[in-house]
Amino acid sequence: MDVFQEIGEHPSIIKTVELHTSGEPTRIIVSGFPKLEGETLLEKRRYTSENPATDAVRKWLMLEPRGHEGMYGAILVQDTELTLSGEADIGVLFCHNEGYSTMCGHATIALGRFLVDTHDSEVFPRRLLLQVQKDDDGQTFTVLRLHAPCGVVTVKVPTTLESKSDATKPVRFQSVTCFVSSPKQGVTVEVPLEMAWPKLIEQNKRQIRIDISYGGAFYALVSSAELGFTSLRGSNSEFKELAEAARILRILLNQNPQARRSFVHPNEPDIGFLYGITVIDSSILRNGVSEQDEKTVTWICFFADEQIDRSPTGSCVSAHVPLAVDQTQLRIGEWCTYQSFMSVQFSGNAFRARAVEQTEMGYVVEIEGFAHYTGTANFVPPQKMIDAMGSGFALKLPS
Ligand SMILES: O=C(O)[C@H]1NCC[C@@H]1O
Repeated sequence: MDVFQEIGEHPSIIKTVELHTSGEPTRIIVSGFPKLEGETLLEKRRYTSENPATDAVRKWLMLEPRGHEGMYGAILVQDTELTLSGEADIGVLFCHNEGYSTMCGHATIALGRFLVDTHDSEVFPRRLLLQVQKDDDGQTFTVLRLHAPCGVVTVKVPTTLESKSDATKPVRFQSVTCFVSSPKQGVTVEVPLEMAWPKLIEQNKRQIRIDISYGGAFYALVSSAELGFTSLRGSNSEFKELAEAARILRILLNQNPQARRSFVHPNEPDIGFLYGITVIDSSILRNGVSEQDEKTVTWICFFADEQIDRSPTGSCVSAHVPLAVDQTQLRIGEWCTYQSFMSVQFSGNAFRARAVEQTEMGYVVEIEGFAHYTGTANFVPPQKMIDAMGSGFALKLPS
């Protein structure tokens, strides 16, 4: 078709492959993203976030009309300092509605599938070096070392005899060392009356206890009960109130000196910021009876600029497992199931995770989940002087 051909031959075309992991999209940008200056992956991340010309490309790929309020991206970086030294196979920069994150579990699961499936040497020059292996159960898999901004993430992708990813089996990854960064008693945040949400005022509550933990990015973890909500499954207005509570908490945490100390990364200043606020459902419904269950966790994660993760948030899972082990809710080697407020409504979309080892710095955590293809796309940039909205906009409903 002529229009397909014309768009396909545009000199500034961006080609993407699209997947979802438990409902959360990953737009994998395989070609056409502008060249990123910088020696290291973190320098490239800084360059693109500070450079209006490259950041404009993120905006038009993530926001409307090409994206939406929940869009998530993964920009492939073929050469990084760790691919050149032989410590990684390929690099990636993660992006969202506000900027660039340091780790993303759901996108890692999606990338695992795509990077095994592609044999295009321009997209993945070191693909040829990956080998199909067999584990003790005779299961065939491919191991891939992904250089993410937080470090090297090892991804194990079940692979068919035709060298394709096996969609029927979960992709598993081990992230960088994960650890609890707040003190044992957590961080207490005081909510001033003028910022308190209705549920807090009704309960005459002003102080909220929060844990902060690192899973390649820093997360604040708080229970719904602590915020005044019995569960995450409330009415629409309760849901809006919960999102507002998370927005307010982010402001307060960023102002709180004790919390700020918990967002400091031991080696890398660029990683030291609060990425997400995750509200853990204080109750789960089983056989119609509400009860506590330490081995299944259901939550909602608000990250970046009030973006809501549809998936159970792999990097937050990596952050939560050390907390659960430290608080003796989970033993090393024991699996825990993680559901998001969305994944819990559809079977086969939970993540599973366990701590495999305790190290001097924290824990090695293993996470698994499923990703599925939704399509491919060719995107063209907005036409200068003609298409102002095409540069990207966010539609937010008034509260
Ligand atoms: O799975 C994750 O880790 C993520 N999903 C969107 C927000 C986080 O980066």
